Amino acid sequence: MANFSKSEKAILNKQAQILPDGALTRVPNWLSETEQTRLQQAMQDYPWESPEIKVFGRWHQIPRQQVWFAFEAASYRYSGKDHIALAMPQELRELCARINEQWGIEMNSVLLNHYCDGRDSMGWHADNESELAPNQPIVSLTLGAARDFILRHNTSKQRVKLPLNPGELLIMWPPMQHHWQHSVPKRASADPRINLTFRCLSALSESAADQQ
Ligand SMILES: O=C(O)CCC(=O)C(=O)O
Ligand SMILES: [Fe+2]
Repeated sequence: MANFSKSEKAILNKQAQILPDGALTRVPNWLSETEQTRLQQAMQDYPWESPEIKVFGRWHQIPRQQVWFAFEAASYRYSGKDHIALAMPQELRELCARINEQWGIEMNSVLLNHYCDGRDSMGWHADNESELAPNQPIVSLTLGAARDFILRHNTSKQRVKLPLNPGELLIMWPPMQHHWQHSVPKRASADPRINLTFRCLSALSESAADQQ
């Protein structure tokens, strides 16, 4: 029997939206309103910070708050800086386990971004750091207010605008991060939004270790 990859299986199951050089799965209302509220309450106690990052050789404070968790102690280098992961709280471990089970994937860390209002944003980037397992997707979950999430193809410059709503799960299957960038642009006004991106760090992944 053919050995299909995770992204090919999702496509075959018609769960994915096919794009040139990539595929997306969107699940509206993946998380119930009760669960969204419970999670947001727990998140109030997280150690949010707005670290400084290096852009074109200069240090700037990022226009949003972040916190990064992993299953085990880990370091992840992005935006010219090493970030040390904190131990993942129980409620996020449960969420991560649910995602892994549902999609047959191996997420083991999560980066949270808190956009307080329309001035908070995220610039164009791809989640393609060398620490991330290349054969695993990036899984995003939105809480709070909806915000536009824009994708742009690296060479054709094709754009896809996804208004991500609260409770919605978005999976970007490989090799999307190699061919597309994404951003969350500033808006004249927006209510607070929290986004979680689940990732697979190779260093913490058993299957990645098996392959070495
Ligand atoms: O807030 C979002 O929807 C995007 C977050 C993101 O791109 C990231 O954490 O890398
Ligand atoms: Fe990203």
